[in-house]
Amino acid sequence: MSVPTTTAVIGSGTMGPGIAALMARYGSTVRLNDVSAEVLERAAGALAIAESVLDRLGVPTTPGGSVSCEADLAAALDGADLVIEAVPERLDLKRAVLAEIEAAVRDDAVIGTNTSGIPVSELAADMAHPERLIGMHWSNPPHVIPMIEVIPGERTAEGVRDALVETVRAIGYEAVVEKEVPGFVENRILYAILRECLSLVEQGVVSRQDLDTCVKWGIGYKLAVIGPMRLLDMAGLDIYESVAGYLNRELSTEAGVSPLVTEMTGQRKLGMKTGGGMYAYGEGDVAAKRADIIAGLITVRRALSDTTPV
Ligand SMILES: NC(=O)c1ccc[n+]([C@@H]2O[C@H](COP(=O)([O-])OP(=O)(O)OC[C@H]3O[C@@H](n4cnc5c(N)ncnc54)[C@H](O)[C@@H]3O)[C@@H](O)[C@H]2O)c1
Ligand SMILES: Cc1ncc(CO)c(C(=O)O)c1O
Repeated sequence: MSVPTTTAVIGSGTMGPGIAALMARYGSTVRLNDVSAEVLERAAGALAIAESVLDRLGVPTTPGGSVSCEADLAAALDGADLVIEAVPERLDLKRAVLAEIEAAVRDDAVIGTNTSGIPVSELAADMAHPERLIGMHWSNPPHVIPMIEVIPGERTAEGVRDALVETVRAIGYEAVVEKEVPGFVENRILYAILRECLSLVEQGVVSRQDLDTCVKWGIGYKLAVIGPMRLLDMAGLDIYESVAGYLNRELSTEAGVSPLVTEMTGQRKLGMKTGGGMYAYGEGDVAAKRADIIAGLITVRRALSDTTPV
């Protein structure tokens, strides 16, 4: 399977519309499904924004692609070669949705789950055909970040893995194939960073704003150009050995969720989607900040496409 003829995207929240817009751009007939009629009504706006971002990125349009919103799951799945499950990160919900998907989908369809890190074998535990399920972890915003983690579970067929890698490359993205571990690779690393960041802010070592400045320039800027393994070579492994020798024991080993985060979620302060989180957002600030972030990502992606690989 290179670009699927028909793609079903199940879940149209933060991730679904960007995924749908990108697949359509490469010529797939995409059906975007959600249980919420209100969410599906808003999808047109999110799709339009994603399409304009793809224009600005210079992603060419393959004729024949389209996205339609489909409230009926069976209709959304009808004839799909690729199904991308993007419903909330809850094991019970994902298992239930996967059961519905596999009961309705074509025998030879590939079912990709966009779970952020629930092991694929756990999601597939009750499936009649676990060989069709595979982790397909997009990074947010999915139409902008050109890398997808591909994670076969214990029972995923090799042919399914190979077909998905082919699809990822056919949409111009890098495929990173991994063995399954909770959080996969991207989120294990991201959450190690976030745990330390939250701990430093909670201890009052640094303000939220200064922490963001330090990580953006001191870490993010370099890591946008080279990966951590190359960074070690650039720094010197002897330096890493000396620093890690006294520093690693000082780092946060918090096994639970940061109290700063649980306090905010308890107050329904969930970030940009509720208008407040680590920062406060006034009227119009969220849209402006989202636009700034997208503009920055577009600029950096263009610049990085001229650099050598990691
Ligand atoms: N938000 C991110 O940065 C991000 C990045 C990568 C992966 N993910 C993963 O992608 C998945 C979706 O995340 P999101 O941020 O888009 O979530 P979200 O909460 O923004 O959207 C999920 C959507 O799924 C819908 N939904 C719920 N039950 C459904 C069902 N039975 N059938 C169809 N639709 C249903 C909801 O109405 C909602 O619109 C999660 O597994 C998440 O961990 C998220
Ligand atoms: C905080 C956070 N958690 C999960 C993911 C992806 O699964 C992301 C992301 O893609 O940006 C994230 O920021």
